[in-house]
Amino acid sequence: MKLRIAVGSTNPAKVAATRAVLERAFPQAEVVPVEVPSGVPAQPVGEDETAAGARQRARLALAAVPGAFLGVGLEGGIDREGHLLNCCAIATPDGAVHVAWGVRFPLPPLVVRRVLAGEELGAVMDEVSGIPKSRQTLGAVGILTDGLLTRDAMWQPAIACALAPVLHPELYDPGGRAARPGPRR
Ligand SMILES: O=P(O)(O)OP(=O)(O)OP(=O)(O)OC[C@H]1O[C@@H](n2cnc3c(O)ncnc32)[C@H](O)[C@@H]1O
Ligand SMILES: [Mg+2]
Repeated sequence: MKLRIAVGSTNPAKVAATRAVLERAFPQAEVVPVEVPSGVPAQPVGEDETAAGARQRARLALAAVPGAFLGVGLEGGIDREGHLLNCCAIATPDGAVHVAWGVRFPLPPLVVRRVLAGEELGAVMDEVSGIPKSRQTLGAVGILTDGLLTRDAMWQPAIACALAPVLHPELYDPGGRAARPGPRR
């Protein structure tokens, strides 16, 4: 069986970003999308809620896909100052969860007002842009940058950086498993 990497979303922008990075890092692996509950509101507010959603998606995705050796969780949020937040978590079978953040930039004030009053960012962006299901393609970032940075491309650096401790356990976890004698993992 092919090596498998689970990603806790079926959103095409998130799945494409995960494939672009992790199928490059592990050419022998395939990315398997799976819907899992984030455990946080559909529109997370603040760093803690956004990171909690990413972490839970990563852990549940890993558990849901038999034989997966990585679980990826991607969660978008907004902070109280009206910045878009993007958090990536990568879970490994030994129980570790590694987190890295993606771009954080100001959303337009009229969008912020509506989202902090309870609307979902995706729905507000669809309305202001006239593009249906924009969160699956351009995303807010793609709409606001006129496509200079799309949601798929935006996720890729966060995924690559969350992978660093997996690629370099000898640096991130020098007293851990990698430092013990015996065959390499
Ligand atoms: O199917 P899932 O994985 O849940 O994908 P999603 O598009 O809902 O993405 P998130 O749950 O991670 O994002 C939380 C909320 O923020 C919205 N959101 C986050 N980033 C966005 C972006 O770049 N463009 C549009 N909406 C975005 C999204 O629509 C959700 O309402
Ligand atoms: Mg969502």
